[in-house]
Amino acid sequence: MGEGEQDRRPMSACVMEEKKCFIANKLVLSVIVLGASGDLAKKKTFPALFTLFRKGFLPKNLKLIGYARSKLSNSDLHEKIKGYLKGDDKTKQEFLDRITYVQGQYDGDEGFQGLEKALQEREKDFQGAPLGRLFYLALPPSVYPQVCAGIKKNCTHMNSTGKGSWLRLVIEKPFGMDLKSSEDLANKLGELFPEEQLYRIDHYLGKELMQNMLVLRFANQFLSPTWHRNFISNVQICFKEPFGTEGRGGYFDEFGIIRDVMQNHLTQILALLAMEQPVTLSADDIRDEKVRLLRALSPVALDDTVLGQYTAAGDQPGYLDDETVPKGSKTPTFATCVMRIHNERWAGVPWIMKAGKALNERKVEIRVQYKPPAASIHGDVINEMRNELVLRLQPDEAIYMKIVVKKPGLEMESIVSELDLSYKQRYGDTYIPDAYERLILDAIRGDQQHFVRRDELRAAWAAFTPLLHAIDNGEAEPMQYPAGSRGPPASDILVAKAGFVKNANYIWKREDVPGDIS
Ligand SMILES: NC(=O)C1=CN([C@@H]2O[C@H](COP(=O)(O)OP(=O)(O)OC[C@H]3O[C@@H](n4cnc5c(N)ncnc54)[C@H](OP(=O)(O)O)[C@@H]3O)[C@@H](O)[C@H]2O)C=CC1
Ligand SMILES: O=C1O[C@H](COP(=O)(O)O)[C@@H](O)[C@H](O)[C@H]1O
Repeated sequence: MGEGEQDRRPMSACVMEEKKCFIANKLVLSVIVLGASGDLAKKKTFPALFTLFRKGFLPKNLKLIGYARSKLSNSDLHEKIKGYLKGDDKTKQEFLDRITYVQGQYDGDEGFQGLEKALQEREKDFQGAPLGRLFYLALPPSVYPQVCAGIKKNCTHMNSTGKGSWLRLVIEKPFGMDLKSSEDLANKLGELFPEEQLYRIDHYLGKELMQNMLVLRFANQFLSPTWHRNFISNVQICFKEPFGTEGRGGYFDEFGIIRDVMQNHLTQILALLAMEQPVTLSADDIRDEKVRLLRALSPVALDDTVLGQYTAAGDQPGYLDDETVPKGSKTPTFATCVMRIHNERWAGVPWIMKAGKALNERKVEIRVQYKPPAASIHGDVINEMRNELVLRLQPDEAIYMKIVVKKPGLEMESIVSELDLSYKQRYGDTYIPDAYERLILDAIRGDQQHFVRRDELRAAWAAFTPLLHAIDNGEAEPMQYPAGSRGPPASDILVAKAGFVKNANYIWKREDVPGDIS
């Protein structure tokens, strides 16, 4: 089935038209959530769909089908989901009324035939209308091949394929454990569906500041010329969570922090930050540039890596105290990796990734640290007063640039201050969509810009696989760090060795500046 014409207008255009892009069109949309009884479906997929429904972004003609192995009635499924929906009771009920449940296995044909029957029943009154079938796989990737085969064989017979009809599949990470397993999975899925029908979610691409990246980078003339090794000393991409595995240790232990967030989320951030300007904003032009950049990444070296695992501290249990974690596990819950990009723009600039669980705070930020002036007339102290562009993805989105200014007052003293764009302060109550809302809407619109293409995935795995294999083979052991700390001190040493200079004197919003000189 070919891809039809899609509404590709940006969300802002929809907002201007009172968000009615999809209400106005004739799309008959069915969203099939496979794994409907699971955690992801109830916590993320259905709530995101509900918000889109409540805000008027989904077509009037919408039906949702939950599919899973558990024996559930429609109302059992509604009860599972209900508590996670945010909105008034009437709208919640209207949404739930559109959800039916189909029980079936993930292998064999029978379940998928039942699903197809439900879809045919739903679509039969809309002969000639554009039909959309969005299959959302909220499932472990181990069953993707069999589920995709079941869908391909049994659920692609859309009878009334009006102009603009489509069928798409949204799939969730992890996409493999290393380069080979990821390629195996991609081959299996690629035999069933072409790339245009596969939407690989990396939910970080749906976050507001990630969506802002191409605008920030390529629409600001002051930034573009300095975005280069001549001016930038180092870049840090940092992910911190204040909680540990909390019973999810069984899952986490198989993967570790590098596979969990670095190879995917942080690498996507790196690609958008470091890539060249795409020829256009089309999904493939953007992804072509990301791939070019990712292919220029040198494989991460063990020497450029610090690993950690958290231990009990205060009332926080250690990683090994989680009963779902295998005894004596060496899986890293923290990692700092210095990455190198082998291209003309970035040669010699360390790209530092740092990620950890059970740390001192919740924070995801990018810190672009500039070089000091080449010939300072303000003394050596300027070396420590680096310009830094900080993009804070969460919590509380912010973009700020640290600049050196004269301290207000009679003395001639240099201090670091900031040009500050705090989203809350600047944009007030403007609604910032959840990443899943944005990405599901994109999938319905047929916009693959913020989904991971197969060759991106391959290049990202190629950069991490040698390191991951070395860790799996026991060539590096994690250092212990107390839960609630900033991670192993060796990480700061590695980061400093890579060239990051921490400005010890920067104080955010110091009360005594400007001072009272009366
Ligand atoms: N718009 C806004 O909301 C703004 C807020 N601020 C706030 O001001 C505060 C200071 O700002 P900022 O300079 O950006 O951030 P920090 O001073 O918190 O951190 C600067 C960098 O230094 C690292 N670091 C922190 N402690 C050490 C240490 N002991 N040794 C080595 N490295 C260290 C941090 O890494 P790590 O994260 O791993 O600790 C981070 O990469 C922050 O809380 C920030 O949120 C500032 C400007 C604008
Ligand atoms: O993919 C994952 O991301 C979450 C963090 O996502 P966020 O949107 O809350 O920042 C992380 O907790 C989880 O371990 C990982 O699998």
